[in-house]
Amino acid sequence: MITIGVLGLQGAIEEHLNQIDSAGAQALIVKKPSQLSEIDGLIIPGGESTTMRKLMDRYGFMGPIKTFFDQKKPIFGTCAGMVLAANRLSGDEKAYLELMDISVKRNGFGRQRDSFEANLSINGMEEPFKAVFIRAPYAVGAGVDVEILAEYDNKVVAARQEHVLVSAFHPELTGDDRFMRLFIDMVKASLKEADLKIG
Ligand SMILES: NC(=O)CC[C@H](N)C(=O)O
Repeated sequence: MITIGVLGLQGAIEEHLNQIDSAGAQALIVKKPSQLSEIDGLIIPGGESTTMRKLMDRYGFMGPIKTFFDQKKPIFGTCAGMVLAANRLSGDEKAYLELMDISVKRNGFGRQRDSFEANLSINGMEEPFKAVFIRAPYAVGAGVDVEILAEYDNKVVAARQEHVLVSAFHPELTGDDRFMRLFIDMVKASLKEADLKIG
């Protein structure tokens, strides 16, 4: 069985664990960098990206997550996780992990739309996806290698680049686990690829 880790420093951890479980994979809360060797894919959850990056620095996650990425192991950033995965942030803020060629605006939907739901059509999914946005970011620009999976109000709110997936919304907060299944499929594909290389 494949194991999906959820970075367990801050934010919406529990809901992801439940969804991993219901989608048929094994879930692990990752609190120490050494645990990255026990997982096949990593979820960086929603929460507060400034707090999360401080905690990631404190526990020494930056280098090990970059290594995980370099090993082509899939990473899924949701909401604050999308902010942390971006190559660029708009404004003066410095980008953090730089895993995807997107520019992200934090809290992009502003105060009036602090939190809302929207039925999104997602590239590759037949039925619309009910997306829960909570002080969500969006991507203001994406490089040519980025596949845009969903837009809302002409803003990019879900995207994929090779083995990295991001969503501005919280896919773990509804019973709809199609994003989790998409991520699990990415993990399965990466394991197959790694096997081919060894074999
Ligand atoms: N729900 C969320 O993850 C909110 C993200 C938060 N606004 C941030 O930029 O850190």
